[in-house]
Amino acid sequence: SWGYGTNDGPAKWADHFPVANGPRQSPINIVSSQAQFDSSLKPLKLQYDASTSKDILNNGHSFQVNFLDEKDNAILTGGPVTGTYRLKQFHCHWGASDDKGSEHTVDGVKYPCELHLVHWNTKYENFGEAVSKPDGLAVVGVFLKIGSANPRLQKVLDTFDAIKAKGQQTTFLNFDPKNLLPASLNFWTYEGSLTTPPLYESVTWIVLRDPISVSSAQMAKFRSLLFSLEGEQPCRMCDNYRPPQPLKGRKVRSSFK
Ligand SMILES: NS(=O)(=O)c1ccc2o/c(=N\O)[nH]c2c1
Ligand SMILES: [Zn+2]
Repeated sequence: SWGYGTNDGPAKWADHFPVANGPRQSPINIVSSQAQFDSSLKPLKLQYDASTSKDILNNGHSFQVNFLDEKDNAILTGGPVTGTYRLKQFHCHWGASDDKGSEHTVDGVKYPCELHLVHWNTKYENFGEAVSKPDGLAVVGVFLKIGSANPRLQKVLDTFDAIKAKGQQTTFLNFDPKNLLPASLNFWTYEGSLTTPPLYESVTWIVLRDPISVSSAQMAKFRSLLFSLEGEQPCRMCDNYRPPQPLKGRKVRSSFK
């Protein structure tokens, strides 16, 4: 199946997933001067207090923290969306070195890592139904910038020895994703897609302007994960990001001046 290598990476995804060349693909480069302030955008509301993390998995593309989503425990409302979206999972994308790794870029600037908090529209039955609908998902993107070590993030990194190889999973309870958010919820928003196959054009993107911190040593820990299965030739998990895609006339709105 697909990956991030020379033979199965982003340049080849259109072979099996033709929507890769569609009108609302993600990520994009956000040109801050072109973003239009929209005073009708409501404040973004992320109610994660009763969130219920379940486990953490190495799915061969990233690590993923999964949440119980049978009830409105962790929800996104406001911002650019109408209705209620439930948190399903979060994961990250990162580079082989600290000078790259994010999927979205801002005025051409790449961050070393980008966190995605994935929510699905509760007008649909479940994530599987929502994932392919034009208003099915809302993903909050958070940039990570090299600075002081992030103690909240460290809790996630401390599980990595248990999920080193593809397919490995371990229990991960009582993690509050609110602790991975910056102080300000100022955001850019635009209509886009999943950034991995099947690349469904089903995502309202909400990219936070302000980054959270991560240390260079913590970034090295991300790169200790493997794309490969246990027992296979080990292949370090890094550069698991899709580059920016054509805007194709889309408008990017900002919640701030
Ligand atoms: N990387 S991303 O756009 O946040 C994202 C979010 C949810 C996803 O579900 C997927 N397959 O079922 N791919 C995927 C990518
Ligand atoms: Zn992602």
